[in-house]
Amino acid sequence: MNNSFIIALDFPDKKGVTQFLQPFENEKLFLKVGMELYYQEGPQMILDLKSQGHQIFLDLKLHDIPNTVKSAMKGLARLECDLVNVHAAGGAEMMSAALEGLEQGTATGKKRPLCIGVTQLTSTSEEQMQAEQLIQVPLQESVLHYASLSKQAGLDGVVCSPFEARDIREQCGSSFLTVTPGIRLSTDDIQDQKRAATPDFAREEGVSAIVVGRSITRAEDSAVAYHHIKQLWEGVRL
Ligand SMILES: O=C(O)c1cc(=O)[nH]c(=O)n1[C@@H]1O[C@H](COP(=O)(O)O)[C@@H](O)[C@H]1O
Repeated sequence: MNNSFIIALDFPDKKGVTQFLQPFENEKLFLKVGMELYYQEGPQMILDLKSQGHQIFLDLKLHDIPNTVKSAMKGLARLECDLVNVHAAGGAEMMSAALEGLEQGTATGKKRPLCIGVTQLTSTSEEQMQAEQLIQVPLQESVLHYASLSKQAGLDGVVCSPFEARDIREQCGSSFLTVTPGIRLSTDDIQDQKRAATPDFAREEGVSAIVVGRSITRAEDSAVAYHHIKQLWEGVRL
């Protein structure tokens, strides 16, 4: 899972995904299916992508009472994704329940999907967090707190921005995953993201994986954009 490059397939339907994947015909990718696509196409979309040999991050950000999250995860485990997530704000009990559900739903001899906790969304700024969530500590501290809570609950890592990844690794250990969305080229518009960073900065901060959506999916030539960002992520001299 370390050094992964995850593409966010934020498309409204399977047709958009098929068109997007055409130039990548011979490549095995790590693809993220989120709410937009999953709510339209359902589990079959995951099975189709898996049958093409891709790795899957199913990003549904579960956040509900422990019993509901446990049952939902039990069902999702049957899809045999590589990675799933929950909101750490749901609490340690909910996160442990998510893991229990995943373990119960994983078929004998198969690997349980890795499970990570969303700390503070990368679209959240410190000002917004303090004003709207009434969390009065600095954002970095809130993210570190959620990372510790996720680790205590047994999760495999967190979703955070590259700005927090180094401190999280120091606090939670180098095997604890830091998966970082909000990745933009320095020339890109950051849109709704607040804690956006470049792929090179993410690499320097030692994050486990980057998640890139619009900088690839909305690029004039998605394959060119993907390979350019991948080179920056891998530290290839351009
Ligand atoms: O869990 C996520 O994947 C996620 C967490 C987070 O804090 N921020 C965040 O942007 N994401 C997801 O990462 C992707 C980022 O997409 P772009 O901003 O288009 O690169 C989207 O699919 C988001 O749903």
